[in-house]
Amino acid sequence: MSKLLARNMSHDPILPSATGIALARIELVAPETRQAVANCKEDQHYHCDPYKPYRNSDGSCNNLHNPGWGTSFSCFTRLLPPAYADGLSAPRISVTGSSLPNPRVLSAVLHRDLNYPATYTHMTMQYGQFFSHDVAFTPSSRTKDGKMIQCCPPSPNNHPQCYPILVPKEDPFYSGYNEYCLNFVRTAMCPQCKLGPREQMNQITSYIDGSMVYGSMENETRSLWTRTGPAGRMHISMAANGGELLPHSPEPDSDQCSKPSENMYCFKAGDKRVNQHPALTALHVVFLRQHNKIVNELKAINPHWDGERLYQEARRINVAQIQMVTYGEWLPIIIGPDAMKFLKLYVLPYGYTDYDPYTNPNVINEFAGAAFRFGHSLVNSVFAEILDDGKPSGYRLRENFFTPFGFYHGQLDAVIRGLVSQASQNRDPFISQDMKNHLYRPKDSPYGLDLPAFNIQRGRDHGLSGYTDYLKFCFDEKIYDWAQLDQYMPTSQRTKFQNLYKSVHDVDLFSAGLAEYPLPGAAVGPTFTCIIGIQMYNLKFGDRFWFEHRDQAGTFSPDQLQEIRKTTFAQILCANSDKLSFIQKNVFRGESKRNPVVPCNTLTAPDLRAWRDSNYPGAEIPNNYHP
Ligand code: HEM
Ligand SMILES: [Ca+2]
Repeated sequence: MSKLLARNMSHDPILPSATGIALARIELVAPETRQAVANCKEDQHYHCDPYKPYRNSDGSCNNLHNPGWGTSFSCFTRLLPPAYADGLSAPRISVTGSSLPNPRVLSAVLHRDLNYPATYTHMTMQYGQFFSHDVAFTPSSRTKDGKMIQCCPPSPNNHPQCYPILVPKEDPFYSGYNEYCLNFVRTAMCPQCKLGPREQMNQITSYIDGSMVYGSMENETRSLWTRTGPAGRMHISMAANGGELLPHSPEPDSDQCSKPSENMYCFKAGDKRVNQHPALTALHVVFLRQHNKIVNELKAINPHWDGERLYQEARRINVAQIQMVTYGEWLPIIIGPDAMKFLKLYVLPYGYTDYDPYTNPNVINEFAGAAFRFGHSLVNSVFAEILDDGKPSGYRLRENFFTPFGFYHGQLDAVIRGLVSQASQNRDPFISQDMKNHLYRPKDSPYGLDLPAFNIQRGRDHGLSGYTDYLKFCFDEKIYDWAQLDQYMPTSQRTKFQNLYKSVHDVDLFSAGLAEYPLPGAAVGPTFTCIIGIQMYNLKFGDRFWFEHRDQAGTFSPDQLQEIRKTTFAQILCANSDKLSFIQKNVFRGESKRNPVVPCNTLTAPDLRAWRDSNYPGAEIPNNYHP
């Protein structure tokens, strides 16, 4: 069976039925492992209102039997038990008992910067990162008084949570700058209710609930919108051209982003990573504007609604649209049609889906720690921009970490046009220099950090098993010999692993997953499809507020649901740019005959008259709910 699961050397497509067999195995295994991990919040006491049609900011009470599931600050679950060196906490080592290969060496050999453009656009990369910031944020350990930990230079006196990446003397890049240590701090331990191996924590809600827009904690959410003022709307700041932007960072003097010179402010959003680089910030601006646009429309349709009602209803619609874009347009490109079908992840053309209260929506450690980081190989070093007059422009990523200041001067449209026009890098083992040698490069430095090396070290920090264990988990394939990997990846890749690792069972999941042949019509290969597929299944069927689910407190009326299904990301981008006038219909795919560029005003948006109160009395708001 397994022979059918990966493409062979002649790139024969995998039979769809074989993918089905592999995925059937996923369903057999996943539920028991998913539920095997104790959720440390299970014992906490929650008061849940089963009739409340809106989500709690921290994700609590989504699952009424397990109200802590999916909440911010809960522990990741796992597909496989952790593979710590000491069984409890120490990072994974080789099955031979010696150390694993140095992550910087692996990064230098396996993840070189080679330019292979993909068939999907750079927006596919950017939406992927934006979406990942809705579901996972792993906090690093801090000192007792909340300070960042310094692990370089390495010393026995360093903090116990230090796990620095030591750069070999002969490193072709860093040696030129006399840099021999990258500051890697272990992920904070998740406080658990039961004794057992170390677990990691997710700082944000795992649900696809727009938490990167709205926040993952009640007080944070409250600080981002206004009940009075223009009621129900998100707080904003203003660009020189009058366009709405995100509000200013609340701590400009200490956020390590604002004020490179006086009066230059970084932004605040529901997710703290908002200022990481301009293309990410752009999507935050788009969905902030979308919220406020929905509020304006709802206010015109239901003038009697107060700020709370306007905010909650707009949030519910905005989140439904994010779910629609994610599963309707984006995910099929990533995991391909077979997995989409098999796992019932396609958005239905009409009708409802069913919520499953036994499905745990928590983020899986293997997903956040390895599989979903596939997106790092999609990133270009130069981000294209297209100016208002159609002229191409662009910027180097390495010079633009934490510099969102162009938005005050109307940069938004140029960034969006660039993202939908430029090709992504292919999903392959290769990673751009700007992510590899220049990550987070400060203005006054010629170099930065190495993200693939961090990803590899993070997997070991989290005790993720070696790649071969996931071949067993996903496809029931027991690996005895290096040559067996040739079913999953080119021999040239397998040989590299063989030269670097002492045992085939040592190979790190992140690197091997990036090396796999893609599944037919997918960006990623079988193993990442397995892990991402399970996660996306759990996030859909384990979410009581999923926009298509029937018979729940927050269920949309049939008419409302059909309106949500008209959502396209192209329309959202058009409507929330400054003055974009043309765009291709599916922004994740390049322009083609089948995906033509069309005028923005020909794209349909949900008609919010389906939310007129008098049309559907009580349909979406149970009478017994009084906020
Ligand atoms: C310019 C683009 C990007 C940059 C600069 C970036 C940077 C980073 C950094 C610095 C980390 C933390 C690494 C660690 O210490 O372990 C991270 C984590 C992560 N990244 Fe990216 N990333 C980018 C794009 C993407 C994309 C396109 C995806 C997915 C499609 C993605 C998915 C993830 C995930 C899932 C994590 C783990 C999140 C967590 O649990 O905290 N990233 N990224
Ligand atoms: Ca979330």
